[in-house]
Amino acid sequence: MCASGAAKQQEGGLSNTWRDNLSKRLVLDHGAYMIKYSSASEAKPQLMYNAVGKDKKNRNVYVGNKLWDELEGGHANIQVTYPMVRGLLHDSDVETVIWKQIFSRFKKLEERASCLALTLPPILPEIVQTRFTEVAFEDFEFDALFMSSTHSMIREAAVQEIPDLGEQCQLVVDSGFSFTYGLPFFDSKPMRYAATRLDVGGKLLTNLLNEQISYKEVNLQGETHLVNDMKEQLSYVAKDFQEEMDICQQKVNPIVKEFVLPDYKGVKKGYPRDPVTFLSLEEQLLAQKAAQQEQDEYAGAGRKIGLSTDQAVRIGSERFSVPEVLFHPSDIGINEAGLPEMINQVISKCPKPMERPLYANIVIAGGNAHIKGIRERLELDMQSIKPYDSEVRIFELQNPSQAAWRGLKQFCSNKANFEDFVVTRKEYLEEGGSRVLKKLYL
Ligand SMILES: Nc1ncnc2c1ncn2[C@@H]1O[C@H](COP(=O)(O)OP(=O)(O)OP(=O)(O)O)[C@@H](O)[C@H]1O
Repeated sequence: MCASGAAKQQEGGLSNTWRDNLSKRLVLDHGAYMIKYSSASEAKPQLMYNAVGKDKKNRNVYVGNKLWDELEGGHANIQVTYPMVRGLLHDSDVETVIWKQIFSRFKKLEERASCLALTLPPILPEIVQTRFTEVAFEDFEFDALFMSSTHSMIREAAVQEIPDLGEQCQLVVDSGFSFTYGLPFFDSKPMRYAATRLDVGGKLLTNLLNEQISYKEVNLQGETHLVNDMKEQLSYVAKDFQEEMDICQQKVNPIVKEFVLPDYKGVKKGYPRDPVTFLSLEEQLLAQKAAQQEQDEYAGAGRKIGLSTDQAVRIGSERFSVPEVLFHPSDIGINEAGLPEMINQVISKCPKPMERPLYANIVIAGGNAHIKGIRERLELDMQSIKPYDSEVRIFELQNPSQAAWRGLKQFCSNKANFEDFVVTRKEYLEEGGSRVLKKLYL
């Protein structure tokens, strides 16, 4: 049955299997940081933090969004681990617990009548893909499975959402939590031999910011969640790195911001603000010391000299020097090409006639595509390395961290021959995990 037929039947409530009921197709973009999921009939995804945490003192364990809530509430001293590491399923037992939480939301899902549609990183060892197949069919007993790469699904979303995008060739860059991957497409088929990876992702950027802040300002080691929040609210990619550095040398530095730390009572979430005062750090410390000696007058004294009594961290050049690592990974000892050169490498691995269309149809998505200024800087840097007769066009998507989920949902609900890309439970039982991988849409 075609997708529109499925939708009609769903409205009429006539059927109860994934073949003709969209709410029985579970759409799941399996991010290493955040799993985005819903049924194919829903308009927005739910988010599930793909991590578990153990309290270092009482050894309580928190899973997924429960862990997220604990961290948001200021619960420190939690050792956070991620079951997906560098694109590999590092701990499938933990991942299964997280999946159970997701599937329990779909009380009426009845896995035996449902189809699981999943995205995975583009280049995965067969053994990892097979493990996902086992989890889907054996641990959860789904009736059918559709697996695709995040890039293919980002491409699906891009084709729908960007009217100017070329139809035949596209280059999709997904910059997420673990790494940044470039993959070209020709006639909607991924050219996997040209896939190129840069080992810089959001996790590395957060850790780097944490190191720098903890060295210069306040020790926030063990407060990664907070630093991640600071990064997401304050970081940006400089148009001209040296120019930005020069501004930071000025006496009054407009780049400096303060990030007010939550106290989890009045201030529930950290937020940025302009510095309360431009006193030097020494002057501020002296003033604070004096004020602390007179405890009861502390607040008044603080206000008198323009100091806030909130606890805040100053962040200056780190705002742009940390994301700069995406462009110059060698700055921190990663011996890899930066984002513009990586894109160049991808294109150079493709046949010559694809060169011009690929330069003109680059799509950037994933969580790091949220960083302000990234598209503009990429476009600028690519001018100096592109062939003289090529035009560079870089497209951003709305809400780029959910682009793969949107593409997957579209594919599952609108693709006329969706069933052709699906591996059924029957096929799996007859042919085994590794053989059915041939049918997967990567
Ligand atoms: N506004 C923002 N500024 C900077 N970084 C951001 C912003 N929004 C999200 N990120 C970062 O993006 C990363 C998550 O991206 P994404 O959701 O694409 O990852 P994922 O799909 O879960 O993981 P992966 O792609 O590695 O499988 C996190 O490190 C997060 O901090």
